[in-house]
Amino acid sequence: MSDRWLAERKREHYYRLAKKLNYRSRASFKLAQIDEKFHIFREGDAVTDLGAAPGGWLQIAKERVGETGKVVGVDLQKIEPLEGVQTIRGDMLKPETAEKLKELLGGKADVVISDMSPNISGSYCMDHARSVELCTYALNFARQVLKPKGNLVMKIFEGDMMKGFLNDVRSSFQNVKLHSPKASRDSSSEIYIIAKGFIPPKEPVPEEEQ
Ligand SMILES: C[S@@+](CC[C@H](N)C(=O)[O-])C[C@H]1O[C@@H](n2cnc3c(N)ncnc32)[C@H](O)[C@@H]1O
Repeated sequence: MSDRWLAERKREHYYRLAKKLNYRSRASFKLAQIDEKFHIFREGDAVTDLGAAPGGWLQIAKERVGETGKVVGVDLQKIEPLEGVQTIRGDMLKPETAEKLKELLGGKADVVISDMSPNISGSYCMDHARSVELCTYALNFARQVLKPKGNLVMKIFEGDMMKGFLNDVRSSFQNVKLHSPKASRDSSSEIYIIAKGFIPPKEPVPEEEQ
């Protein structure tokens, strides 16, 4: 059995399962598996999902945070309405989208998740660089909205800028791990950064207290 055949079988398995369980994408299982292992969500949490279309992660997040939680999402693409979830359409690389999303959130977030992917060009280096760019925006957004000790989950395409980027993530979180959930395709270079325990930047000390 070739690796390609096995990867195709796995893809098909999660595709069928998503249909059966009424999830909007196979990606739902990746987030569910990440949460089972790393305990990202708690009931009542406020969650922001970046790159949320068609909505598979939104569904898992909503299930986990329950009635008392809040889930908001954004994507370049339109997201079909989903009960108990609010979404906007926009480009997260544009400051006005980030501002609109903050308004929708209406306070601080317990969890930021980002499954944003660039359009695949086929050039490994180019796709990696664009994925790091999207993750850099997700990290900066998380730094603005997360509560102390909040969590961030991001998809990234592996490559040589990864080490520097991970150091940047580590400077703001107590615990940072890399994880490839079972539902990810074996052949893919995608991996998830699980960053737990946000450390907010220290407030500058007023001059008179120095
Ligand atoms: C793999 S899909 C997300 C799947 C989603 N997590 C789910 O479970 O249904 C990646 C998404 O990232 C979105 N995306 C890419 N760049 C973006 C950007 N700059 N701003 C907002 N969304 C973006 C794409 O439009 C695409 O829908």
